Amino acid sequence: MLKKVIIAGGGTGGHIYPAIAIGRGLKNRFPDAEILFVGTERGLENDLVPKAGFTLKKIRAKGFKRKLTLDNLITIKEVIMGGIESLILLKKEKPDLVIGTGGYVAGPVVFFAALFNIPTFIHEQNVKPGVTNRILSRFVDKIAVSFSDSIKYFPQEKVVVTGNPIRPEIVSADRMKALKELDLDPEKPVILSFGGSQGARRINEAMMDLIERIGDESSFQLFHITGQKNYEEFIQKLENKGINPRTLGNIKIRPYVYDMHNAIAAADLVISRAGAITIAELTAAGKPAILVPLPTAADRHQDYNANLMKKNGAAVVVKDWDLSGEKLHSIIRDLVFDRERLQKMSAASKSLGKPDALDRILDEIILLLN
Ligand SMILES: CC(=O)N[C@H]1[C@@H](OP(=O)(O)OP(=O)(O)OC[C@H]2O[C@@H](n3ccc(=O)[nH]c3=O)[C@H](O)[C@@H]2O)O[C@H](CO)[C@@H](O)[C@@H]1O
Repeated sequence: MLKKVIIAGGGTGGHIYPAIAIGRGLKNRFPDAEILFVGTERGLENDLVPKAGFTLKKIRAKGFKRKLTLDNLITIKEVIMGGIESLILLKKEKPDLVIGTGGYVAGPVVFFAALFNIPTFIHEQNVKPGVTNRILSRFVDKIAVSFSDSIKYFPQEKVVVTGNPIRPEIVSADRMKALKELDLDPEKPVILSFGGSQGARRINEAMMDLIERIGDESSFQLFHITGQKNYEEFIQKLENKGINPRTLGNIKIRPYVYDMHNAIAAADLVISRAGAITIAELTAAGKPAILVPLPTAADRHQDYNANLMKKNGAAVVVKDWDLSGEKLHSIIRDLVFDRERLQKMSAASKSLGKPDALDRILDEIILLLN
């Protein structure tokens, strides 16, 4: 019955991973359906969508600066071009469902689909909705949100609370298998650190400082992801400090990890930003965390995510300005060998998880189509 679906969303992993999860879920339920993704030339979708086995169509899209700048004139042109490209795409592909997961690129595709009376569905990952979804909410048929606190931002009659969809492997991954695949020692605690889908300069600096402090002698293992763009610089800086990253036994450094389910499954403790999908994954897997919310995230929504974890006993929160290798070292020392406390934090984390979010979203989509 479902022949063709367009899923538009992009920019950062926070919009793309949910799109891929929904795409895979739809493919499982409707094996004959064709699923097309729409993104831009620049976003992380160019890497992630083809890797997930889906076709990516590209259109132009750009966001307006909040201030009056010359750049906004270029944006007007891009928005018009993106609109035309969306129209052409919808006319050509004739989808019977269009889904938006946020990011500027979702704007024109979902808007014109709604105008053409194609069933439309959007998903919001954060408590405070992004600008694209806020505008689209007036035109679409159904809105899935991840937190009940988001309902108030949208037309009530269209909203359902589903949670953030995550890759099913995040829940099903096996710890021992993961340790083996990542070449980690099962006898020593593992600390996974990363800064969201693009890496975080502040977390990298603190990890560099931590590595300098503890050297390779540590009684725990570090698995640090720098972000693709920061990797070379990170390695270079380590070398400048006389540390050879290739000979480190307890410390592994990676630019990006595609099998994040293994990295999360292997971890006893996670250090990260507090992006919505990261939180959804950590809670689905029941992982304790040290969270450093990104202070510049729109409406400070990462503070909200991090505080929710802290309030429930699942995480320790460190302010971005207060982050240092020394600070991390002292929290890690307190936590990582305190099995009882870690277990309590894990249970708290797990209790916040919504591992069935994807199924709920798929059920809502089917209801909409019927
Ligand atoms: C800077 C910025 O705009 N951040 C926003 C962005 O975060 P960002 O794009 O970082 O997204 P999230 O933290 O929500 O999710 C990161 C995703 O990347 C994955 N991952 C990360 C590193 C890696 O090596 N491999 C890998 O697969 C994680 O497993 C996770 O699935 O979107 C989120 C959801 O809209 C928002 O809450 C964040 O505030």
